[in-house]
Amino acid sequence: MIQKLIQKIQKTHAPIVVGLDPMLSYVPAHIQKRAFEEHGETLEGAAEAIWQYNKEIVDHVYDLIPAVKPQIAMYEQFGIPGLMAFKKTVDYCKSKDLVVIGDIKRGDIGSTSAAYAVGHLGKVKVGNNSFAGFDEDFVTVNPYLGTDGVKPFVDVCKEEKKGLFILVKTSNPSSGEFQDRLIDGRPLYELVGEQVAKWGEDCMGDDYSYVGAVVGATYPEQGKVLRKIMPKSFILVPGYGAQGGKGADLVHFFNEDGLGAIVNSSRGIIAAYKQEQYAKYGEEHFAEASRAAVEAMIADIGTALERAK
Ligand SMILES: O=C(O)c1cc(=O)[nH]c(=O)n1[C@@H]1O[C@H](COP(=O)(O)O)[C@@H](O)[C@H]1O
Repeated sequence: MIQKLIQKIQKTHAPIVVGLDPMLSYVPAHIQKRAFEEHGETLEGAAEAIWQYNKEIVDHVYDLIPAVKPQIAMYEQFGIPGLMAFKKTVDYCKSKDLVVIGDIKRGDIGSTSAAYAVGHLGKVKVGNNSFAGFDEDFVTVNPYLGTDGVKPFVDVCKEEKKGLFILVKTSNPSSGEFQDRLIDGRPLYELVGEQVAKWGEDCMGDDYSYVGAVVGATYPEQGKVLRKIMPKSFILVPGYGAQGGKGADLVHFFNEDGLGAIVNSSRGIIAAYKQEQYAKYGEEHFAEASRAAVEAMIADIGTALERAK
């Protein structure tokens, strides 16, 4: 799957991910109205509304981008109907040949991680049958429990040719509280980065490992250091747009081959129509605003990478 991600980045010239993080408050009134008429003001109605919203956005941007990242929390808030909308979104994006990164941020004791890995990346055995659960291509993993919490994900990835992005330095304001703590004089995120590189050593595609890392766009200096610590790991870079990250901050997340990073924007794309610069599209044409925001993001990152050459 890492090879597919790389090929798609090369084909689209767009090292970006659209984050499908729907909130009901972003869904335009006409879509909510239709969903509520059909299902009432219920969890089913909300789930239908976010699914229709996602679908229209995907239909307007899929040809421009290599990958999407649905954030499962946004679906879980609507309970079981929400999870069904998550699964529909995953399947629809795959039918559009997009790489799907399930943002699930799991990680537990070994046996529990194994169940998460099977449910999201692998297949569960039921008698003589086996079934894929959510079936994303990559998932995000929290490494706080150490190697035995991560290894079950790596094992399933090996079997299924899928991949991981492991949290190394997160984009949020409090990320330094633990992640920047010095251990033997070095910040924890560097030690985690070294471990990600090690976990990835026998998980290689052609040039890159399918064990990647997450490093926030909001910490460009740390990104520069981590790029060198994990030369063969793809870095998923969230924090662009709504959290303040800009193209110029991101150049050091990439390797000299122009690869090695994929930048996520969620609210900045899916709720673009709410921003002043895209207001002209109006609520009715929200997905066209998303397309314009994707084009602007590709241009911003492309220009920054050109300038850095
Ligand atoms: O793993 C992630 O994707 C992630 C890690 C991180 O450090 N920061 C971060 O914002 N994210 C996710 O990236 C998305 C960012 O959303 P926006 O701020 O709306 O672009 C959300 O789904 C977050 O959960």
